[in-house]
Amino acid sequence: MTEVLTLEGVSLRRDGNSILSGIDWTVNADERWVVLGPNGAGKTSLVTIASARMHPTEGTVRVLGETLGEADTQDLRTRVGLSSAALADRIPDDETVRDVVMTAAHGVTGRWREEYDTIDEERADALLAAFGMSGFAEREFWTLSEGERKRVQIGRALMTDPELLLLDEPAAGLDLGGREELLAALSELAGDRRSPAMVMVTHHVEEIPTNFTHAMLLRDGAVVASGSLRDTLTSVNLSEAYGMPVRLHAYEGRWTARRG
Ligand SMILES: Nc1ncnc2c1ncn2[C@@H]1O[C@H](COP(=O)(O)OP(=O)(O)OP(=O)(O)O)[C@@H](O)[C@H]1O
Repeated sequence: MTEVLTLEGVSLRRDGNSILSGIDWTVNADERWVVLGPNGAGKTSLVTIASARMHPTEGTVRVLGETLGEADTQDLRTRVGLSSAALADRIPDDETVRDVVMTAAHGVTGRWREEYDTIDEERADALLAAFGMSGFAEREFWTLSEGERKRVQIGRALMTDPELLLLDEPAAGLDLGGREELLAALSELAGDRRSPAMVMVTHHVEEIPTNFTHAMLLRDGAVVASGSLRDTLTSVNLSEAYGMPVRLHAYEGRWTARRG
């Protein structure tokens, strides 16, 4: 099995506060992980470290075989696809949808003087088509609905054909139809053997796409449970992570949860 991400004894502190502590985690190439936990549990911090955009205070992080602190992170970042609210906030309002996807090739969020080939345009258009956004290539990004933006952001994250895809709350803010459409696209992506390893942060078990294989539950910056989805996503573990009794139900490869 090929390890794409390894964290050993990773801790993160900011302003004297412990944000992550003692995280050990391995993600292999054929795995699709969901990371769950309450607000402030450290999910975004974990994904930011995994994307080589932040270094831990302690511990070792290996991303795609490169050790953070030793490798050229600029090069590494193009090999890791990231979709996050923080990244979306940096996209200029008047950027066209095609350019939002295509500029990922140079790791920038606004088109300027970089050179792009026809092949870049074709790839961006193919990714837009894969996420049902073909008719939107010339539109300005700011004119899109929240659901349309989310799909463009995932297309952008896939532009460099990454070996690791990190999605931080991809379904946040979507209505029922938008969420279900996005989950269908992510389920298909997760089920395709050619797809990169995937890590998706979410607040809701309802947002776990089918074909996801593993889960990590975080609470207060520490791992409550981690491993195969079947063993990890349980009422007992969710109750511990959220600090209240939680009852989990599975139905046709999807989940729902409520207070137990
Ligand atoms: N740069 C920073 N300086 C100080 N504290 C920080 C910093 N970044 C994050 N934190 C704190 O670390 C904790 C974890 O934040 P993080 O965003 O990783 O959690 P999260 O699980 O993604 O939360 P949410 O579900 O609310 O998005 C929070 O309490 C946050 O306030």
